[in-house]
Amino acid sequence: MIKVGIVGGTGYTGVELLRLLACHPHVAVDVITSRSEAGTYVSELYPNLRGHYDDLAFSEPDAEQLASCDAVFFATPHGVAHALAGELLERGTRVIDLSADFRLRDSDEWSHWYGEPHGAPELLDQAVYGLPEVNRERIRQARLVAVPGCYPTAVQLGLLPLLEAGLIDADRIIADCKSGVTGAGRGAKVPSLLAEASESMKAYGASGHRHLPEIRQGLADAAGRPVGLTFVPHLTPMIRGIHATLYGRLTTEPDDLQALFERRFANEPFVDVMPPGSHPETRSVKGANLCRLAIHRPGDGDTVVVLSVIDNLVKGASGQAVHNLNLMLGLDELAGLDAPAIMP
Ligand SMILES: NC(=O)C1=CN([C@@H]2O[C@H](COP(=O)(O)OP(=O)(O)OC[C@H]3O[C@@H](n4cnc5c(N)ncnc54)[C@H](OP(=O)(O)O)[C@@H]3O)[C@@H](O)[C@H]2O)C=CC1
Ligand SMILES: CC(=O)N[C@@H](CCC(=O)OP(=O)(O)O)C(=O)O
Repeated sequence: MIKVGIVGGTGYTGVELLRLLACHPHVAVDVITSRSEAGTYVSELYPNLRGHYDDLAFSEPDAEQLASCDAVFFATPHGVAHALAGELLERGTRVIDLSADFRLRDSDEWSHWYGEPHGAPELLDQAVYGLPEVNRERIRQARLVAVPGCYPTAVQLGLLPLLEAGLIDADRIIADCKSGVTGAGRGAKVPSLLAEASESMKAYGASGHRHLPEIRQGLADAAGRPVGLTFVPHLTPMIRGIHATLYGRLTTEPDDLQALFERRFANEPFVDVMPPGSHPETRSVKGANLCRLAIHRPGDGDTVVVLSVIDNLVKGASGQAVHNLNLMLGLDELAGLDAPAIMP
């Protein structure tokens, strides 16, 4: 069995890693950290995992113990992987970071958006952006993977075929996105309270959100030039899910947009291009490592509208992280990830 560690095991992405890895045929979780719950058994905190990890308890993060694992996931706020990844990599442990620490190639841009100096710029050269639909071969060789953010996953998958084919105006792209409250993590925060977040909806970060530079970086790679992007996230009263409505202006008459998307993702196990006219629902991907896409061209005009849905905790975080692990270790890509969504 492959031994893995999880730093930040009490958070929402940490427990989602535990849920997915419980059904992984080749992986055993050996170390799981939490500073606030050190000594607590996993099954005491998360009863859904009773019967799976009965002997596993949270422990304080300890580099020595983590370095004994084949791979370590960081399911922590930004800055934590900066501090620990270098030592683990030096000692031969692969690192899969779910935080934003290694997603931006430019350390100055990272400092600008995260408001502090980049903690490990010397590792950026070896970090691979873990979007398998773009970087599959590089991920197979990687020792350090930066798992994309939730909004960036939904937005990039919906726009890649159009930008790669040069079909839309790359200067005027709009991504109107909605997230469930688990996107904000498990820590207590007033905007996530039931009375604040339910029966209401609001935009936030409209003038600039941390995912903007990450999405721009990926879309620019696809377009082969810088892009102009308006990205507005919204908090919606659901627990899980991202719904991205993406708008592009066609600059040339395309042959068949539906066929373009179907071809682009034909060999991708975790992207589902739905039949023409579909409106994917976030609940249709709940719990599944899947992005469902639908392509529309209202009134046969010059605007293409792509609808993209993911579960922020699965394809937007922990599922994608496990997919990266499978690629890095040469395992079946679907291992641990073939469960369908939960409905209703
Ligand atoms: N929630 C989501 O939908 C998504 C989240 N992400 C990213 O994944 C990461 C984890 O997110 P999420 O699970 O929501 O976060 P949570 O706030 O729910 O959990 C954070 C975890 O990190 C631990 N932690 C916090 N500070 C430190 C520290 N300094 N050193 C070690 N451990 C620490 C916490 O445990 P303790 O304090 O007890 O040690 C806790 O287990 C974040 O970077 C987030 O941005 C990415 C995509 C989607
Ligand atoms: C609803 C909500 O608050 N969502 C979070 C998503 C951020 C996230 O989880 O992503 P990172 O990994 O890039 O930090 C936000 O908008 O900040």
